Order: sequence, then structure tokens, then C-alpha cells
Amino acid sequence: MDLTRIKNPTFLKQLNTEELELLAGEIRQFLIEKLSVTGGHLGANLGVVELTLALHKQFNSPEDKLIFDVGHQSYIHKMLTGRTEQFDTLRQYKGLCGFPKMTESEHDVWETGHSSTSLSAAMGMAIARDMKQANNYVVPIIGDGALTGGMALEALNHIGHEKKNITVILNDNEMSIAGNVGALHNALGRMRSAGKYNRVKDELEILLKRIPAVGGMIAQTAERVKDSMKYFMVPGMLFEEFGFTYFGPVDGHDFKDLEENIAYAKKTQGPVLVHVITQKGKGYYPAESDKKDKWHGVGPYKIDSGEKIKPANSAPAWSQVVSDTLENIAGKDERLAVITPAMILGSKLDKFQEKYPDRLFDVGIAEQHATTLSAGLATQGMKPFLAIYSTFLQRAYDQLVHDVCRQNLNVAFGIDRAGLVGADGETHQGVFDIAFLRHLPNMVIMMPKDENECQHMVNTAISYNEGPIAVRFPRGNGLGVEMDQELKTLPIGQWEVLKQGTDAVILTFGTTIAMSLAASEFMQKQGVQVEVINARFIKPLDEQILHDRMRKNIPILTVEEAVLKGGFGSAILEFAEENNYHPQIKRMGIPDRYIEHGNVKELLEEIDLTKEQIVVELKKLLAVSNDKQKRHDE
Ligand SMILES: Cc1ncc(C[n+]2csc(CCOP(=O)(O)OP(=O)(O)O)c2C)c(N)n1
Ligand SMILES: CC(=O)[C@@H](O)[C@H](O)COP(=O)(O)O
Ligand SMILES: [Mg+2]
Repeated sequence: MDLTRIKNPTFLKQLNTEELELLAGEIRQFLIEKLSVTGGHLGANLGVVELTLALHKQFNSPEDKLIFDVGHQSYIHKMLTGRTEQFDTLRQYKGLCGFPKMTESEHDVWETGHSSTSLSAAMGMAIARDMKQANNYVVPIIGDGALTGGMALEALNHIGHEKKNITVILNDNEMSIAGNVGALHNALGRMRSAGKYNRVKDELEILLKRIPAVGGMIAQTAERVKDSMKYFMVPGMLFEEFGFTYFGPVDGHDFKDLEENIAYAKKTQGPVLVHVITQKGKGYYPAESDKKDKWHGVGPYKIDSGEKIKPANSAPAWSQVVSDTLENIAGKDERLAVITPAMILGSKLDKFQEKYPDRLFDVGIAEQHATTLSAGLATQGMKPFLAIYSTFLQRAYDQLVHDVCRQNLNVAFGIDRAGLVGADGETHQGVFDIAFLRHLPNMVIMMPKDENECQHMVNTAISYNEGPIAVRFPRGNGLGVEMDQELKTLPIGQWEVLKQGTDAVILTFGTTIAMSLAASEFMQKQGVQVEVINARFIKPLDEQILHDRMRKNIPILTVEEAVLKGGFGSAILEFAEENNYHPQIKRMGIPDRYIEHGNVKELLEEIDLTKEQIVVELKKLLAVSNDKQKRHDE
């Protein structure tokens, strides 16, 4: 079938099992081909082809609300809702988003990207439905990994209490990005092996109803028998205790099983949970057989061999530099414990885990727990290093404020994916961490200019014992610089002059150093000497340098790949105001809006965070400054 002709999912209602199976095969083939060029979350999507088809056949989207948790597995949903022909632009600039996006389709009723929000959103939609006395279905689809997120458990608790009609589809593939972890994961494992329960319960109820209620004794005893059997037989007892009717485990690749159980669930009053067992990567051997992550998220690859097409850059990944440094230090510092909230592979910590299995803690998708656990570790004299993406650290704001910084605990944060991340887009850009960390008392924030300075900053963070400290670093690979053999500790708050100059100064750090140096070189050719300083400590500031430059009234340009509001540039403005200086200051960075997906270069150009714009801003600064000087001299 020509998949690009699918405009909406209603046609599915006419298809029988064989036709659905045929369609599933075509969709799988389409995804394998398209993503071999664009990359994307192949493994997760290959696992939900049948499930998504069955859901769109059984429910009437968008009246019925299909809510995809994390949303990385919504490609089939997008294909069924008229977006197949956009897949050549998947996760590209101005192209198809890799997560649900309301502006793309009315069928995308909730936007995700961060995990574990679907049940709470579903509860909100169910309450609204009931207040409006409507009767649509609300159907969150949540993975076994996302279910380990605290929000999901908060929502289960509330939904079960309110007994709202919500049909939760648990997509259980035993995987998070890597293998799933946690007691809940183990409980799901028991449920997977427990076999069918629902029909047994129904048959039992039919049998019990046939027993003549002699004086009620038999019926009461029979009821007790049923309930006690329930404890032994209900694989989903955990969910039944939460007030849900549990259906499953259901074969997530068998249309008959899927449709039968979804139909059952639709007829059931109150909260329902359908436990669907799927296989991540299904239908593509290189993904299915992958031991690490079942091709959760991949770049381009060769279809026949499954060989991944590596990008040219041979420099080590920033995450690898951090992980290797942790490994180096772990051998010398018994206090070190490394914590990751379900990102062991993204943070390149698998090798560390092999070498130090007792000092690496994967807590699941639980950033709040990870942060306060780290704080608890620090109270006992240990040195926790929390490896966490900038965007996911947002989940733990109060733990930062209330547990870590207020108690001034020695927690080190390795803030990965700091800055624009590119293809994952607005839900994942790591651009807010400076703004939400800088105003926290006691917090130290630094960012390295290259991998060599990165290893020294990791070492500095671990040897620092005066409170919380964060080293932030970007997604991707480093610059390929020479690495020192000996680790150093950097003096806290000390900046580094990279290029001398007296006419203006650029204060910058991390990924915007290169464009700043290039702009300064360009200005030098025009006879203007622009100093470039590596402001590698975002907090505390290098006050000695600032007093010196501001006293001389040198125009200052700050450049950062982070939000302007509350960012590093704001700190410079605050310093001038607090010390009664009045230099010309201009800030460059991320504007006050969300930055969508695309490659980082395109995104930087979109927001004018470029060498060319730095030159423009420098010229404007100098013009104003010269004018001021002229008026002053007259
Ligand atoms: C708050 C948050 N933390 C971490 C992630 C990174 N992440 C994306 S998908 C994923 C695993 C999700 O597992 P599951 O829900 O089982 O979905 P599957 O990929 O197995 O289909 C993780 C940890 C995220 N998106 N959001
Ligand atoms: C969907 C999700 O949140 C993760 O899969 C994320 O996309 C990983 O990002 P990296 O590719 O930067 O590790
Ligand atoms: Mg999973």
C-alpha cells in the first residue's frame, strides 16, 4: 500500500488481522529505510507497530485522546495521521518533530519528550471530560521505563483514588534506554511470566454466580476464595491495589490478543491498565539482537549490514572524557560514587560500571530521587558525582534548592548535553541550567573550553569540598586537543585570557569561544584589538578581571549558548550595577523562546549566535563607546 496516501486512521476499522499484519510489515520496512538516512528512535518505534495500529483501530483519535509518554515512539502514530511523506525531514530543521507536536496534527493531543508525564496529563483530560460530561476515552501509552518516573506513580495513585475512566496502555519491552532497572521492573517481570488472569477471573465469577446462595454462607466463602485466588493469580496485583483493573500480559505483536483486550478494557468502568508485552527493535535483526539498547536511538546506518555510519569527527565524546576521568579518579578516591538517572549509555558510564559495579547507581528515570540521594551520600562524607543531562536536571529543581544548595552539600554535577542538542529539539535543549542554577546560593558552575580542561574540571569538582559544584559540557565530540597526563585542580572563579586586546572584551565560555576568537581575529585585521576571555567559571565570577575591565570602561560583549534571561550575561550586568560601573555591555545568547529541532549550526544561525553577529555587535559597541568618549572629551 502507498503509505503516503494515509491521511487519517479511520480506514483501519475495515482491516482484518491479515491485512493489519501486512500493513505492519510495510510500516516496519518504511521506518527501517527512512531512518537509515535520517536516524531517530528506531528501536522504540519498531516495537510499537502493532500496538499503535490496534489503538488507532479501536479508538477514535483525536476525540479519544492517545497520549504517548516520552513520545519518541510516536512515528507510527504520525504515519497514520497523515505525516508519512514528511519522514525525509524527521528531526531536521523546520522538519518533522521526533516527538508529538500539536502544531503538526490535531491527533497530537499532548506534547512529550520528557518522560513520565502522560498519566498526569491523562488525568487532567479525564477530569475535564467528566466536567464537560463528554464520553471520550483517555488513553495514555506509557513504557516500562517511563513508569519508573516519580510523576507516573503520583498519577497512578491519584487516578486509582478518583476511579477515573482512563485506559492506561503499559508498553513493556523490558527496556529503558538500556535495560530497565528497579523493583517495579522486577514486579513487571513476574507479571509477564504469570500468564493470563482476566479470563480465569471472569470464568470464576460466572461459576460462583451459579452456586445457589444458601444462606449466603457459600457465596461469602466463594467470594473469599476468589479474593484469595486473586492474590496468587492476578499478575497485575500491584495495579489492582492501585485501584486499576489489570488486563494482561497481552502479546503486543498479536493483533487478536491486542484487540480483544483493548475491547475488554473499553467496556470496563474505572481505571484500567492493559499490560502489553512488546519487543524493542522488532522486525530488524541488528536492532532486535542488540544487547545494549536495541537501537533505542540511532544515527544513519547501512540497512543490509546494520553498520552504523559514524560522523567524521574522531575526537572523543565529551561524555567519554568525563567518564574516563571518573574511572581514573575512582581508583584513587574511595569516596567517589557515580549516579545516573537511566542514562548510563548516553553518559558513557557502561565501562565505569563494569570496572566499579558497586560505585555506579542507575536509579531509573528518577532525577529528583537521584539528586536527593546524592545529597544523602554527601552528608556521610562520600563524593557523589551525578551525571545528568541539562534538560533532565530541570526535573530536580527543588531538590537542588532545598536539599543540596541550602544544606551546602558536597555534590558534584556533571551536566551533560549543556547547550543546544539539535535533533531532539525544544524539549531537550540544555539551555536553562545556568539560569536555574546561578541564583542558588553556594552553587559553583563551570564549563570547559576543550576536553583537556574538561578532565581538569571533573577533577576540580571531585576534589572541591566546600559545597555543590557543577561542570557543564555539550553533546557530541570534543575538539581533539592534547590531553595532559596529570589531572589538575583549577582555582575556583579564575578566568583565562585567551587573546589580548584593549579596545573591547568578549567574555565567553565553552562552545562559543571558537566563534568569539574568530570574530576577534576578524576585527584585528581592521585594527581593532578585542580581548577574548574564557569565563570558564560562570559562578563565581572572576571579580578581579571584572573590576579591572570595568574600571577602564572597556566595552563588554558576553556570548553564551544558554538563555539570556538569568544567564551569564545577566551576571555581568548585575556585577556592574552592584559596583556602580557603567560600561557599554551587550549580551548574546539564546532568546526568550523555545528553540526547535535541527542541526546545531542551523539553530545557531537562526538565533544569530554566530561569528558574523559578534562582529556586528562589537562594531555597534565600539561606535557607542567612541561617541560617548567624544562627547566626554568635548
Ligand atoms: C525526564 C526524562 N528522563 C530521561 C529521559 C531519557 N529517556 C528517553 S526514553 C527513555 C527510556 C524510556 O523507556 P520506556 O518508557 O520503557 O520506553 P521504550 O524506549 O522502552 O519504548 C529515557 C530514559 C527522558 N526522555 N525524560
Ligand atoms: C527520547 C530521549 O529523551 C532520549 O532518547 C534522548 O533522545 C537521548 O538523547 P541523546 O541522543 O543526546 O543521548
Ligand atoms: Mg521500555
